[in-house]
Formats: sequence, structure tokens, C-alpha cells
Amino acid sequence: MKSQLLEFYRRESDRPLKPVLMAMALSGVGTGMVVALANLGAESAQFTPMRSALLVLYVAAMALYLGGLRRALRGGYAASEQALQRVKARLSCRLLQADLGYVERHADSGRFTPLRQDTRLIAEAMTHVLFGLKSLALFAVSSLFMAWKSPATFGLVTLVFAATLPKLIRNYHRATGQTRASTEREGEFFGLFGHLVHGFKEVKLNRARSEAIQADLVAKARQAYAPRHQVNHRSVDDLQFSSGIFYVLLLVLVFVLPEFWPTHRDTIEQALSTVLFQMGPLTMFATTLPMLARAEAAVAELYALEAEIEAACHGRAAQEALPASAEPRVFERIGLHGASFHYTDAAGEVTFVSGPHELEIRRGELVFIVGGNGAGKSTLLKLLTGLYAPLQGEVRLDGQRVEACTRDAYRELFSIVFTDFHLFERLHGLEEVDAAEVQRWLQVMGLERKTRYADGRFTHTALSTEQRKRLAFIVAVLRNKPICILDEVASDQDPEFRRRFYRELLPELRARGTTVIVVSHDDAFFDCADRLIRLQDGRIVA
Ligand SMILES: Nc1ncnc2c1ncn2[C@@H]1O[C@H](COP(=O)(O)OP(=O)(O)OP(=O)(O)O)[C@@H](O)[C@H]1O
Repeated sequence: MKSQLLEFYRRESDRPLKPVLMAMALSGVGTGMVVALANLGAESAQFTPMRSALLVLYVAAMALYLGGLRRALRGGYAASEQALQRVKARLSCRLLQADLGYVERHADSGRFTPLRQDTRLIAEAMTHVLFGLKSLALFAVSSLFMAWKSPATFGLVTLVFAATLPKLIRNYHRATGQTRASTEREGEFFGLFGHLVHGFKEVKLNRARSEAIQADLVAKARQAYAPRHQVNHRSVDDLQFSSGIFYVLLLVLVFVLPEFWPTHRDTIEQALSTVLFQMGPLTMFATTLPMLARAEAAVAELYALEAEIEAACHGRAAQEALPASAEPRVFERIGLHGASFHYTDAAGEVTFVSGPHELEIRRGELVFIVGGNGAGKSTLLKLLTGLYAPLQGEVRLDGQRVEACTRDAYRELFSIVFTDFHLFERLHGLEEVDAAEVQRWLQVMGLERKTRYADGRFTHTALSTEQRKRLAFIVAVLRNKPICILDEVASDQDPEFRRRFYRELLPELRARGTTVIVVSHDDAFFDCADRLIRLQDGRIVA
């Protein structure tokens, strides 16, 4: 039986798994020997050389048990933690290489919940793997003891065990499949739960919406529970079946066999104690199976997510730190030449086409992109900045086509504040920034009494939406990139700030050599731009 879980630990960790499993198996053997030797020792109270030998063996078995357990648990936990840390790091690094479209499609869908939930399950599963193995080893030792004490009973137990095992294995595989189905449903539940948290204000204000969401959440939770419920039921059935069959066996041994086979009466006590001795590990093993099935499903889910992210990377190699020389710091012009992009819906139908565009922006320009809502301004920016690869045509930097292999470096030209900007907790990548410079910008933006900059972060970010947008603007400016893109940064700011933004801040940025591209609806300030680019229905019209 091939276990994806064991394969996962083996593949993802440097620590060899075999010695860990071996140590746990030996620990199980040690436990079995301790119990068997105690049984043998109890047979006679006389001090004989035989009893002394048993005592020595008992101490050795105890050492085997304790030593094996320590080695196995320490090694096992270390291997599973290392494996998970490696997979989490790999997945997050690969996600950074994935297409923006893929992340946009799944951002609110709960698709990334396996990273949190499944990794926890896999971490916990190591304990179940090890104790399951220990139970099997213990079962094997007790069987040997039984074979020695009562070969007939051993034969009977082996027969029963052989008849039971295929059913347990079949159920184990079925449980793995059903747990995966349940995980998918759970992802949908967490997706909706994320929406609830983000849209909490709206939900709070509207009873009908709140009730509908509640009903949807309950339905999704129930759908996730249904397959898991079946798995749980079957595991209880399995447990009942495997222990029940042993009780039947006991019944046969104690009440039936002696009637037909009188000599069996002499060994009945021994047989009885060894069968009872076997029941513990077997029951323990049966209880670990559902947990292992869940972890197997979690591994499959995690690798499926990785394959999906990998596909969204389109064969791009894992990113190594970009050499500073690869980052274009100086340019003369960037442009779109016949470049177009489109969105599709779930059925693959095109829902919006941006382009084809002919556009060139020169170094030092202050350009405004204008147009109605949904005209395609943000999409054009994503195309221009290399966040979306053109589906047709090309993006050029100083006349050179930007290829898949140079797109990462090309993107380094830009710092951007999008309309749906995100403020990270720390100013990642700005560790060397001059604190006095940050303070100066906080003053310029009228935020000096609202927050401070310390230890690589703004001390207080629970500000109004527009104040947060000003912080995002500061971060973009501090990045000091050749091109700064500001998507509707000023649209909802107060009139005085808006005036300063268009009349003072933008010219200041241009004066220090930054090319500035601004998306704006503020027609009162269109005169500030060197050039207007007007969009309508995804096309540049002027
Ligand atoms: N990630 C996306 N997936 C699918 N369709 C999208 C996506 N983003 C935008 N669209 C669609 O593309 C069209 C253009 O959107 P875009 O955001 O580029 O317009 P915009 O001019 O920036 O709008 P606004 O002024 O309202 O911000 C819209 O019809 C929108 O529904």
C-alpha cells in the first residue's frame, strides 16, 4: 500500500525517514517484549536463574521501548516540521511567480486555505503514523508470543486478521477520497467566510443579506460535513468491526473450542491473555486510520494546489534574487505595440477586451489616463507594467520587446498605487530607508500626527480610507522607481489635498526625474498633465 503521506515526509525533508520508522517499530517491539516478559515472570514467584534472565531482558526491552520512542518522536517531529516549512516556503515563492490573473481569480475563493488547514493536519499526522506503526509492531510481537504459547489460537487469530485487513484498507482509501471532497467544500465555506469578514459592515446593516449569507454558510458547512460524516461513521464501523470480531474470537476460544477440543482447555488461559494483549494495539491502529486518511487527503490537496500554482507560472523558473544590474534604472521610452488583453468568464467567454493599443510614454513625462468607469484604465496599466502579459502584440522597453524572461526585471521600473491598494504591515524591501525622509513625507501628506515610522513599519495604520491611501502613496514614492503610477489616488481626497497633489506633488515628482502616470477623473486638473490618454470601452480614443 503506497502512502502519499510517507512519500511526502521522505521527499520534502532532509532527515531520513527510515531510521525514524525503524526506531518506532523497535519501540513497539520493546513494549511487546515488556508485556510478554512480565507475563512470563508472573508465571513463577520463585527466584531462579530463569527469572534473573527474564529480569535482565525486561530491563533491556524497557530501554529499547524508551530509547526507540524518544528517537522516533524527536526525529519524526523534526522531519514533519522541516517538510512543511519547506513546502510552505516553496508554495509562497512560486505564488509570487504566478500570473496576476490566477491570483485575482482565486483571491476570495478559499482556494489557498489548504496552506493553513492541510499543513496543520499533516504536521499532526506524524504522531499518528508513528503510533500506528508502534501498534503494528506490538501486534506482531504479541502474535509471536501467541504462536509460541498457543499455535492453534495463533492460527485462528491470523485467519481472522487476514480476513479483516482488506476491508480496513479498502475503507482507508475510500476515506481519503471522501476527505478530499470535504476539503473542497470547506474551501468554499472559508471563501464565503472571508467575504463575510471583509463585507462585515454591509452585512451588519442588512438583515435580509445577513440571513441569506448565514443560510449559505450553513449550507456550505453542511456540504463539507456530509462526506466527513460518512468517513467518521465508517471509521466507527471499522472500529466496531475490528474489536467486535476479536470479542467473537474470544467467545469461540473460551466457550466453543473446549467443547469440541478438550486438550485446548489446558492452554485456554494463555490464549486468553495473549488475545487480550493483542486487542489494545489493534484497536489503537484502527483509531489512527481515519486521521491518517485525512492527512493523505491533505497531502494530495497540497500537491494539487502546488501543481495549479505551477501551471500559473507557465514554466517560469523559480525566482532567484534579481541581480541589481538586471533592473533597468534608466530608460527612454516604454510602449505598447498592438498589445491587447482580455478577460474571460468561467465558461471561457470573453467579457472585456483591452486594446489593441498603440502607446508610447517617454521618460520624465507626466501623463494622465482618463475615461469613464470600466473604460479599462486599470487593465491598461496592468498591461503596461507587465502584470498582465499581452495576449497579442508586445510591450517594448526602449524599442526592445519585453519577453517572458525579462518581464520580472521590466516590472522593477514601476512603483504603483492601485485603487484597491494594499498596505502591508511592514515596508518590505525598504529596510534601508532614511527615517527622516519618511517623516518628511508624513508631514507633506498631513499624517505626522496620525502615525510614525519606526522599526520598518508605520506605527498606526487604522486610519481613514483616504489617509491610508496617502500612506500607500508615501510607500510608492519612497521606493524611488523611475516610473510612478497613481491610480485614482486623489479622487476622494479633500479639495485642499487634491489641489496640492496635482499642483505641487506631481510636479515635484516629475522635477526629480520620475515619470508619472496618473489615472484621474479630476478634469479641473487635467491641465497639469503633459499629455492626456483617453480610454473608452478598452480602446485609446485620444
Ligand atoms: N480581474 C478581472 N477579471 C475579469 N474582469 C475584470 C477584471 N478586472 C476588471 N475587469 C473588467 O474589465 C473592465 C475594465 O475594468 P478596469 O478596472 O480596467 O476599468 P477602469 O477604467 O479602471 O474602471 P474604474 O474607473 O471603475 O476603476 C470592466 O468591465 C471590469 O468588469
